This record gives sequence, C-alpha cells and structure tokens, in this order.
Amino acid sequence: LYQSKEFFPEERDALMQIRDSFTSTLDLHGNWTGPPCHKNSSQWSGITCSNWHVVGLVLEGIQLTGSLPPVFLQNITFLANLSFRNNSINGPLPNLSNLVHLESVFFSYNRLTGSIPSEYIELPNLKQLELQRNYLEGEIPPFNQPTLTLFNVSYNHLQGSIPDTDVLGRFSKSSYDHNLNLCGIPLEPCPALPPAPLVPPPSPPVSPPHSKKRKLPIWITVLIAVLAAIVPLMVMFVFLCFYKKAQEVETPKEQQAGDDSSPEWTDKKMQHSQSTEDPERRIELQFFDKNIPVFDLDDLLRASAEVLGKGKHGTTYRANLESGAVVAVKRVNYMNSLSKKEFIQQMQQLGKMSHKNLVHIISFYYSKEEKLIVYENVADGSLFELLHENRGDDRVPLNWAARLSIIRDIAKGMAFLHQSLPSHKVPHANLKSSNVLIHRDRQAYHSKLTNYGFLPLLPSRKSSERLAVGRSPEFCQGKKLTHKADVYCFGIILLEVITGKIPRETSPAGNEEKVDDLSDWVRMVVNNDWSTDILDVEILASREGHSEMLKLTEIALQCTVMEPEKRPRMSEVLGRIEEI
Ligand SMILES: Nc1ncnc2c1ncn2[C@@H]1O[C@H](COP(=O)(O)OP(=O)(O)OP(=O)(O)O)[C@@H](O)[C@H]1O
Repeated sequence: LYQSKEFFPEERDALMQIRDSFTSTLDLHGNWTGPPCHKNSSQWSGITCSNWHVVGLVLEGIQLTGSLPPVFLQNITFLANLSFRNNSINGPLPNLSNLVHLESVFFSYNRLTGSIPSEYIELPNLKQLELQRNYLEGEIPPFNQPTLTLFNVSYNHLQGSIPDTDVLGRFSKSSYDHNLNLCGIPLEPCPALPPAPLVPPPSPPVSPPHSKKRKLPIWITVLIAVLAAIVPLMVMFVFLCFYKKAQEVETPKEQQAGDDSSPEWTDKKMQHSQSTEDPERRIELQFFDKNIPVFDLDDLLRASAEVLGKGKHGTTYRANLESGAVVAVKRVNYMNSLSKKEFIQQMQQLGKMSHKNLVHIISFYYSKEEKLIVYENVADGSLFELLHENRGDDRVPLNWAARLSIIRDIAKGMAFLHQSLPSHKVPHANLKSSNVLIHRDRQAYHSKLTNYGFLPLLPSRKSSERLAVGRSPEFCQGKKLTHKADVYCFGIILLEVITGKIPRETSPAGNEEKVDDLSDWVRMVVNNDWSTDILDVEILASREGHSEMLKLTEIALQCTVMEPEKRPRMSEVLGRIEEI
C-alpha cells in the first residue's frame, strides 16, 4: 500500500503532526499506523476516507491535551468534517486556508485562546461552525457564507458588535450569548459610539453584507477618520473616570466577614447603591447561566437577603431579587492576595461547567476587598444539616434509599469534576457534607456539590488548610496533593453517611479518647468483625440493605487509605457505586 499510487503521504504526515502534538485517552500512537485510507475506509480511530483521501477527522471527548500545530491541515485537501469537540486543547485556532471542501468545523468545549481567524470567512462550503465554550477573544469576523446553517460562538470572551451580515443575522441569541462584551442584533444594541472602530476589521473581507461594493463619499471617510482618532481618547477618559469612581467605592474597607447577621450586607448595600447610576456597572458581574435573567450588582444589593450560614471561607446569603429570581451569594474571604485576572480566569473556567450534580455558578464579582460568587439557590439545605441536625424526637429519619441516592449523585458530580478539570491539582478540594446541597423531588433526594475549585484561589498553604483536603493525610504530612485527596474526602463523606457521625468526633461507647478520624474508627470496628455496629441507628433497622451498606463501607475504606496511590480513581468509585 505504501507503494501504491493512491497513497497520499502528505495527508499521513499532517495526521502524524496531530498525533505527536497531543496526549489523549486513545492510544493514537498504537492505532494510527500504516496508511490512513484504504479506498473508502480507514482503520484509524477518528478518520474517515473517500476514494483514498482523508475526508473526516473527528476526535471528540478523548481528553486531547496540547495545542494544535498552527499549520497542519493544509495538505488534507479533501477534508470535509473536522471535529475536536469536548477536549482540553489550548492555544489558538488553526489556520484552515485552502480547505475548500470543509463543511463542518467543531472546536467547541476546549480551552482555545486568541481570535477567530479571519480566513474562516473564506471557507466557501462551510455549513456548521461550533466554537462555543472556549476562551476566544476579539471580534467576530463577518461570516457571510450562504451555506452556513449552524453557528455558535457563545461562552467565549468575544467583544465588539456582531457583524451585520445576512447570514450572521439568521442565528439566535443563544449563538452569541455569554461573551465578554458582544452587542448588536440579536443581542442588546451597541452603544451609540461602539468600541468597534478601535479594532480595525479583519483585512481581507469576503463579500460585504450586501454584495455590491459601494464607494463611500469623502465626507463620511473623513468623519470615520476623525471618530477613529477621538474614540480611543473618549474611551480612555470614561475608563479613567470609572476607575476613579470604583476606587472611591472600594476604599471604605469593610472588616472581614465577621458575625452572621445581615447588617454587613446592608452596609455594603449602602456603599454600592451610592453609585447606582453608573452605566459601567453591568460589566462588573459576569454571567454563565443562560436560564437566569441577567441582573447587575445593584439589583443584587437591593435584594432582600438572609444569612444561610457561615463557612470557613465566608458567609453565604440567600438573595431574593426584585425580578423574583432567588440566588445564593457567597462573600468569600482569604482571597485578597489574588489578582483580578487570576480570580476571573478561575471563575470563568468553573462557570463554564454544567452538570446536574454541580451547583451552577451564575456570576461573580471582583474588587480588591470584596469577592462575591453567585450560585444557583438549592432548596433543601446541606447534607450536614440533613444528617446531623435536629436529631431528636421530631426528626424524620433519613432512610437508606435516600442516602444511597445522595451518595450516587456526589460520586457523579465528583467524577465529572475530575474529568473536566484534569489540570487542577485537586478539582474539588473542599468536599465535605456542608458543601453537598440537597434538593428533594417528591420522595427522592438528590444532591449537588458546591464550593468546588477553590484550591487555585487559595495559593498559600495556610489558606488552603481550611479546605476539606487540609485534613487529608498527604496534606498533613506536607506531601504533594493530587486528585486522590478528593477521593479521600469522598471516602470520609461515605463514612459520615453510613455511620451518621461527624468526622473527628469522639469515639463511641463512652470512650472519651479522640479517634484520629472517622475512618480509623470504622477500620478498627470492621477489623474486629463488628461490622454492623458502625451503621447509623436510623438505617440499622432496614436489614435488607445491610449487604449494600457494607459494600459501601468497603469502598469508603479503600478511598481513605493513607497512601494516595492506593486509593481508587473517582471514575472507578462511581462505577462500583452504580453497581450497588
Ligand atoms: N447555593 C446554595 N443554595 C442554598 N443554600 C446554600 C447554598 N450554598 C450554601 N448554602 C447554605 O449555606 C450554608 C453555608 O454555606 P457556606 O458555603 O458559606 O459554608 P460551608 O459549607 O461551610 O463552606 P466553606 O467552609 O467551604 O466556606 C451551607 O451549609 C448551606 O446550608
């Protein structure tokens, strides 16, 4: 085949570049061997062929990590479908010049940066372009290919006005939503003097919106030139004014969130409401959740608020907005050394994630002294409250089925976090029962994880000590933290749910000696063959569940072994819990 005249080595070479630029869950080095195409078929994962040529390159959801070579596809001249959806690719989008047969291009759900290359508007057969959920910035080039039927650039950092072309006008708000500062149809109209003239439009435009080229009268050209000179000065002036004002608002420093009462919130309301008319205010809150109507900081501060609780990293309030929406707002402490850029980057990465077992981050606010994270409100309290509060006569016991369902949801949320944040040292890092929130659907109990992804926000050892991973053996021994520190915390939660005991409490049977941790106590009891002794009295009666409870105990003990490398991975734990 290598000798056959139908073999196109330049196509193979291009694919080799991809193979060598990435790591992934697929063994591309083992699989992509020999020629890529044999007539109309391919033995290579993700490759499709037609008439000895590569026509499809689809590598989706395989944790491809690395950046795309800038020029690598040009020799795959018959390429029609290209998809790298749902991976961890970083760096800029590749050059696709000359790929005249390309019909679909999917780079959504990655970590791509830089701008959308202007030559993409010259792909004559482009039907589908998905770039959503990346970190792309700059302006949208004036796409106007009549073939284009699917277009999505939402959840990026794009800005400027959406080009007024016939084709881009076909797509709805959801194609453009959740960008840094995009305006124009179908989003909000652009301000009277849009920032667009600041950035020159990409140089080689294809056909303008309405194909006939018209020469502009000289007076318009002069006016544009004058505006182009004045607008940057005006923008700088507005920015300086706003910056000065923001400094004034931030200077009356508030003491660190002290007691649990709402006056703090009210104080803050007063400080901010002095500048309610500030037109720049809206950019202070960044939104991720498209199901929640957008509100600004002043709406939030005008809302009636109640304290939900105070954790180790701040106080959480429930805010009832005038629009009727209810959100939970966490005022986070101990992050003052963090730069705005670091905070925003982390929040944007976390806010992009969406999973039914994670509490959505709706938006956030950063100033030097005050950091707010706005979460979706979860109705029925935390797992900690459900397990430990109100233990007395009027308590409704939490049955085994409910506990198992809650645990399964936690495991699902954790497995998703570990898969979505592979580069985070410890993706959740703060898994404990007060960070598992409960919502009930008739008789069924479900749970969602909150306060995840805090480790990069607390860079010093001292500040990260307050996180749940601060109790893992490896943290206490000053060793390196890995994903397995989360697995340890998960094991502790399992034990808490099975035993109904609070971790690090006094050992049972009146023995006042403090046990090192719940897992030590359980290990001791199980080793002495008293297995059912560990079960919470509330579930002890349901004998039919005992074998499941003990299976879960076994998993919990494996998750909490001292050596991180001996603990199972979250995906494996989830599989075993699903079997139960
Ligand atoms: N999104 C939310 N929806 C509803 N209630 C919430 C929400 N977030 C927190 N709560 C409630 O507020 C309480 C306090 O939460 P908070 O996050 O401030 O403390 P924590 O759980 O101890 O976390 P940490 O120690 O990491 O700061 C929780 O126990 C829970 O009952």
